Amino acid sequence: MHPCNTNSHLRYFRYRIDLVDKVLVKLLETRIKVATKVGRVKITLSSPITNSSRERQVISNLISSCMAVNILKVKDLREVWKRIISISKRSEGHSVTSFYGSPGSHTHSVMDSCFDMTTVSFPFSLIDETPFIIYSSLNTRLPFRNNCSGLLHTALATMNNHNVHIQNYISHCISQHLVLSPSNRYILSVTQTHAYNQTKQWNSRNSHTMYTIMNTSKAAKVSCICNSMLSISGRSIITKYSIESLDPIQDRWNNKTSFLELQRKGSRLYICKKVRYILLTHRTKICRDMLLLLLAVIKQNIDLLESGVVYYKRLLLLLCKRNDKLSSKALRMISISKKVGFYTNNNYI
Ligand SMILES: C=C(O[C@@H]1C=C(C(=O)O)C=C[C@H]1O)C(=O)O
Repeated sequence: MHPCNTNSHLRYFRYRIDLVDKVLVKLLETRIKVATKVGRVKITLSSPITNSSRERQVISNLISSCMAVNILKVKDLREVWKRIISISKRSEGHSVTSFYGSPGSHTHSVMDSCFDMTTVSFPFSLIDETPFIIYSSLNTRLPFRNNCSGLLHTALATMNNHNVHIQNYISHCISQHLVLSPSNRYILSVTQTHAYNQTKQWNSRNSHTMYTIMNTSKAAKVSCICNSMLSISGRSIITKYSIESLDPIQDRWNNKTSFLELQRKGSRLYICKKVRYILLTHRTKICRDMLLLLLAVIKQNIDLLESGVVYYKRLLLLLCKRNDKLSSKALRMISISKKVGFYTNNNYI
């Protein structure tokens, strides 16, 4: 072929590719628009965005049609569509927010109050991703991989009405703590790491001396320093087990803020278990108080399933191992009758 000819061919084919790309972009946009509509339906149905069996079906439909045409390789087709599906999914959830804790919890109301009516919030258990940042930040500090953002919120809510600085701090947190999840599909409410950063910012801007609640152990520390127990979050639980709280909890009747235990499967994280009203730390002083609390909870014969006593036992053993000052023998000797002395004082700030 003559070089001049080759050049004009190249230009011509490139021109055709550009035309095809334009059509592809239009088609992709149409697909994404439809996926967004599917997303809206899913929100009303409270169902998760990802539907793996549908994804498999979409791809196998394509494979059958491509068998007929026989130009595209199955492997390539699969690769391209996986990408397209993941982009479609991202567009399904732009106005979805997520909160820790169960529907009706304080965290839920905070989430709702931050957005207008067009936004729907999901409990975290319904979404299929977990921000790695939370997992990693807690994992390095806590013996278990528990997500305790609900606790943080509840702790703050409990303090609410008592101290104007804390109230301002809460608003500050709430306005700042909305982050996008790694896939950008969800807007998430408060995370521990953000809480920490925001608290630092708040302190430097306002020159208040105030406790930095940066993670569960810190929240526990505040509880202990203030002679109060902030970790029991649900009002129903408090009523049920006659546990003293600092303040009536400012949330809805059915608040059952939970701690979420996460599990890693490949590169994804899943919520594998919900554990209620447990606060973990390995610092001696706090640890002792927490153990007292746990023992008190166990002593009150709380229904096994609900309290996860089996889990508590594992926890106690683990804490014993970590804490040489509290041998398992000493643990058994802790007098349960002393239980509530340290969390009844209201003058905590
Ligand atoms: C659009 C949907 O949502 C997701 C996206 C899909 C897609 O882009 O084809 C398929 C299944 C779901 O994971 C759907 O459920 O149909």
